[in-house]
Amino acid sequence: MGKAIEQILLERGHQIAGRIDRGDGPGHNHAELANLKSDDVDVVIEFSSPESAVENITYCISRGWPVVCGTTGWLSHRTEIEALCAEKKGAFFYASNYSIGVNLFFRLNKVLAQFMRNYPSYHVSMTEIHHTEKKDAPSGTAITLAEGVMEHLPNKRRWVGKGTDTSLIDSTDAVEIESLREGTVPGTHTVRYDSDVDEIEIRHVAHSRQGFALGAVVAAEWLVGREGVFGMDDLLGE
Ligand SMILES: NC(=O)C1=CN([C@@H]2O[C@H](COP(=O)(O)OP(=O)(O)OC[C@H]3O[C@@H](n4cnc5c(N)ncnc54)[C@H](OP(=O)(O)O)[C@@H]3O)[C@@H](O)[C@H]2O)C=CC1
Ligand SMILES: O=C(O)C1=N[C@H](C(=O)O)C[C@H](O)C1
Repeated sequence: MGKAIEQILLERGHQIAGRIDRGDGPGHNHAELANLKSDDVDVVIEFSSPESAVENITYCISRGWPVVCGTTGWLSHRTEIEALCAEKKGAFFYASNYSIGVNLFFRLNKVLAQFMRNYPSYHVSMTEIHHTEKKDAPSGTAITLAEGVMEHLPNKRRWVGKGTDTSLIDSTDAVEIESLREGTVPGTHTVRYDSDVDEIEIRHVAHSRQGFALGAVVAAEWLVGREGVFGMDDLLGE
């Protein structure tokens, strides 16, 4: 994602003040940022790993830099990041998926869930397919889709990963998410409603990572000069 984002930033006439990667050990990557003056940076785009995102976001918000974060798999710390953002009067933007198409798909998913509310004979489940390098499962996008379903189907109260705990998966209050890892797949998400006699499916297929990268850059352009915690609904309009 870093490479795809860098290409789009340059195409849109932005300058890159600095870039970091894993580095040689804990703290090393931030040493590189420490050389930058606070005013050198308008906004930081953070796509790293579930283990490193919280540390990176904390560092940047503490320095007064607005952060656009796309890293998935760290959201158990979301409340503390939002509290830090409020304390520092900073700006933080998070989306599990920055592509416009997926954000339309999120809305379609909610509309479909609203329809299905009155048809309990249909069983909802999801499948996400990604490249074999992906570290987290289920994908952040699949979790957002499950949250959209739970918002509208009152008997669904949690999501579970397929294969993690059979006793949970069999329970009727869970949205089951199957995670498959295949080749270089950029991201395919399917929401399925099965009955004994038929099934209804909606699916989003990313053809490349360009849509994610462009959305993150547009979010970064939008975030500069703002204060607060934001997401794609703020950017795209409700
Ligand atoms: N929200 C969205 O739209 C999207 C989100 N994602 C998410 O973004 C994240 C990154 O994905 P992807 O680019 O494919 O992952 P990669 O593993 O290809 O790249 C991760 C990058 O982060 C660097 N990194 C790892 N640890 C740290 C650290 N401690 N500090 C700074 N940098 C670090 C890696 O450095 P090194 O090369 O040295 O290992 C690498 O450059 C994942 O969580 C993925 O799910 C991905 C696509 C779209
Ligand atoms: O790791 C990826 O590649 C992706 N991660 C995000 C996710 O976890 O949903 C977004 C996209 O699907 C690609």
